[in-house]
Amino acid sequence: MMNQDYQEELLHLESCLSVIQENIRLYEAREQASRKEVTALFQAVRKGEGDSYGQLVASQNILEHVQNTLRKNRSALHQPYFGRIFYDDLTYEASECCYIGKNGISKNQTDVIVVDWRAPVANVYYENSLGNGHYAVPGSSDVEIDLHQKRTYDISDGTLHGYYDDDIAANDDLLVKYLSQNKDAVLGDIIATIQKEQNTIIRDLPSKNIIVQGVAGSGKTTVALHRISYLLYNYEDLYKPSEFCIIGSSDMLLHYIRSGLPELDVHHIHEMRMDEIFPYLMEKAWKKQYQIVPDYPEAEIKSHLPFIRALDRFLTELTEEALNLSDITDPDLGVVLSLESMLEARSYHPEDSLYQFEKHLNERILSRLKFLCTERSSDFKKAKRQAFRKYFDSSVHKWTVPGLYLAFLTELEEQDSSLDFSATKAGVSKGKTDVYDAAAFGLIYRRIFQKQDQDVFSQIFIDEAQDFGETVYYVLKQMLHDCYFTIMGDVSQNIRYETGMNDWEQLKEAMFDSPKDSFYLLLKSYRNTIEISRFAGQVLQRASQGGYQIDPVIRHGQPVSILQAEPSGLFYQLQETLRHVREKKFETIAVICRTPEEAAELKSGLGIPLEEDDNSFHNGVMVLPVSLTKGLEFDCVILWKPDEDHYQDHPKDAKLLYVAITRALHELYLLTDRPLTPLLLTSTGSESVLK
Ligand SMILES: Nc1ncnc2c1ncn2[C@@H]1O[C@H](COP(=O)(O)OP(=O)(O)OP(=O)(O)O)[C@@H](O)[C@H]1O
Repeated sequence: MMNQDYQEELLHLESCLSVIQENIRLYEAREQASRKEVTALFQAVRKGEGDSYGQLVASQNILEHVQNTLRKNRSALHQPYFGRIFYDDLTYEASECCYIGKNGISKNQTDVIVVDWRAPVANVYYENSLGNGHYAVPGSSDVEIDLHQKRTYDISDGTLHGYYDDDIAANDDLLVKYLSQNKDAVLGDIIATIQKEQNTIIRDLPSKNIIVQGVAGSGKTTVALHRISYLLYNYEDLYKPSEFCIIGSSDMLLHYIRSGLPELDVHHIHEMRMDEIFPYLMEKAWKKQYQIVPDYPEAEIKSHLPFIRALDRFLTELTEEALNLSDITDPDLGVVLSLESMLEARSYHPEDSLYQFEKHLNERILSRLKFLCTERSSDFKKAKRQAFRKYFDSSVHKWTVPGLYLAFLTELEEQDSSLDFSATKAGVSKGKTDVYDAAAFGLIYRRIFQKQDQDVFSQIFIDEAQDFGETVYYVLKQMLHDCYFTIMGDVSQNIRYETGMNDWEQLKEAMFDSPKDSFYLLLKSYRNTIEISRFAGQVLQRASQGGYQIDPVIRHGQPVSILQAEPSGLFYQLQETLRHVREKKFETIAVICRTPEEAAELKSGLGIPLEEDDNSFHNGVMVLPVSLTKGLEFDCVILWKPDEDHYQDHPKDAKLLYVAITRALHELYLLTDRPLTPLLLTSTGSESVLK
């Protein structure tokens, strides 16, 4: 027999669904009307009528808002809420019961029936235990509460399948249920099952820098996107979406990330590859003939902190020499500007570029002249103004960004005979820079030539941060001085071993400038089955000498399958394995090769067009080199030739192999015609399922 509580829940769901249906009807009608209006205004603009352009923009905004509300209500029809909290509000002395969902839903546009997961009170669901506690409200004081009950619902397709009361452990069943599903080629959301340690990062203050070290599959990308959604919702007055930028290492990763944004109600934010951001920030100073190329061999040195710090010192000395500050005097007027006052000005504007500071000093000189010449004739004033107008003018040196960079590299070589930057110098002379040269260009521009402070971005989110050395972060921090950074990565997955980061210490040094800044660890992995996680764990020990151990969510799957074949039969084995896994109706399947050349060869063998899979993530079978799979995940992974030739017994290759293995959500197959790489020899728990 159904108990009363369950019946009440059924009735509540029913009434909630009917409100949503009513909303949908209402907003569909509004959308239609709004569309008509936009079309009419569009015609008016074309005819050049009156103020129609302003009206068109306003109507388009209304239409967008209506469409958004409609989308939220439609999606709520499937699962209007996932949680409920029942508590006494001790601050306002009221008893409250809140249903929490992915989208806030209101009745008659005013009564909130489902609270948006990003609302301050929803934090109680993720964070608080039963009993006394509080929740924070941005810009206001904490609200004290006494939490009586926390309930988690299993609802899909508008049907209640069950609910669990009380603490976080209770929703583990639900978590495993979510994790067991096949993944679409879209980055999913985890709103219903966000874990406490993830929630802390998502809801942390915007006015700080954050670095997150998270093992593979710990939700770094997902958490970053939820943090964006949370900040835009709660700090709407502070930030516009266009002030946010996501930086990723490849177009493929950005495409994957982009796919998850609309569902999280995030629109109009920027996204860029790491090599694109420096040209973007340099604006016109990045000349058309400059071109980013793959890393030169010297990137190993250029990527790390000592190099970029040396460049910064070089630029400081250059600035000091150019300014050559001392009392500025005039035979008729005496001291025009004292050294002391110039040093004082510098202390007020420490971030100014040489250009900005020179401009500032020249303005000071002119205003001092005005004062000193009060009693003098206009010809005298004019002559003095003319004489001092460009007192500080480093443009006479005709410096250029590449020119200064080349001079710096030469100076380094002269100071240390073991350094040889010939490949970089040859390339840079022709305008061809690798990403670290581009960062160095950015710093030179920032310190010497920049005319105005950069304020395009307020928040930057970086995914797969470990793939780049500290140089790029150091420069980003200098170029975007007032911006805050959320940096996500896993040093065990650094696939650019020599240039990327193998620990976080240097980055903390480069990025953290306040005690408020935080370093977080995410050790739980949500992606892989226990079998795949354990298999990856063996490789991880070689990759990072046991650095950050994975703590997998308990979810069992099939053992990892190792399929051995004769060289002549390996391709046939691949086709058979693909046939086998396709029958299992997985949404996403990846064949992961060691190199792009091997991936191209396999694609042509399998009849997949070469250009497919280059930049976009999609359902079905994808054949990819391991470097392109960074940050992605697939229901099933087939690892092509994990033998010693392809993955040698070295931490560098161990990291690549670790990345490849941890891409698999449910099933992992290893296809080889030779003995496996020694990196896998200690692995256990695997077996052959296909013969
Ligand atoms: N709290 C959670 N509830 C449900 N699923 C989760 C949760 N956290 C993460 N996941 C799932 O785990 C998988 C891995 O997440 P994500 O890709 O964000 O991890 P990552 O740390 O960026 O991984 P990697 O470093 O390997 O790229 C995704 O399928 C994500 O939906």
